[in-house]
Amino acid sequence: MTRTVIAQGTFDILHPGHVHYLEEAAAMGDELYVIVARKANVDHKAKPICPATQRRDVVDALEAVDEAILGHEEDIFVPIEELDPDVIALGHDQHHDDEAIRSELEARGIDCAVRRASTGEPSDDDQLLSTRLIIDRILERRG
Ligand SMILES: Cc1cc2nc3c(=O)[nH]c(=O)nc-3n(C[C@H](O)[C@H](O)[C@H](O)COP(=O)(O)O)c2cc1C
Ligand SMILES: Nc1ncnc2c1ncn2[C@@H]1O[C@H](COP(=O)(O)OP(=O)(O)OP(=O)(O)O)[C@@H](O)[C@H]1O
Repeated sequence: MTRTVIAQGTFDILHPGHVHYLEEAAAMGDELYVIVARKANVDHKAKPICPATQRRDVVDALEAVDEAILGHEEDIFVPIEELDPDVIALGHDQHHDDEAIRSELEARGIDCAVRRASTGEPSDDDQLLSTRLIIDRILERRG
């Protein structure tokens, strides 16, 4: 049986931390689907610069990813219900509470494991493994 994994995030300006996360998520099963967050749902940090379709298309082009899809605008559990995954891989710093997600899955009758991916560390001092750090560096050097 094919084991389906879901990863999710904003993916505004891609960097090796994203690749680390998505490769680790892909290794948790056989097929990796990635839900790309809508701007309206990115409310815990600055809104993304790039449009959602662009963010989806670039994530979709990554080798580890079978398919990237746009997230739902209002209810983040709708794509989960449709994809019916075996595993949800949360990113190392995602603000979502693991237990809150587990109980919502249970309430909706979705039988799915919730796992937390590890942190991708820079391979040298110059690497910027965060979209915010890349934007800060651009503003510092070109602003
Ligand atoms: C299980 C799960 C499902 C999600 N589904 C959606 C979705 O359908 N639509 C959406 O806009 N965002 C979705 N998200 C993304 C959250 O909105 C998201 O964590 C946040 O906006 C992006 O922040 P981050 O890149 O810092 O994780 C989902 C997140 C989780 C954990
Ligand atoms: N260095 C990293 N190591 C492992 N996972 C990462 C790393 N950076 C981002 N991710 C994961 O990638 C997913 C999408 O991340 P997101 O688009 O929020 O990027 P970000 O670089 O963390 O953004 P920002 O710096 O603006 O908060 C999240 O699940 C996040 O945990």
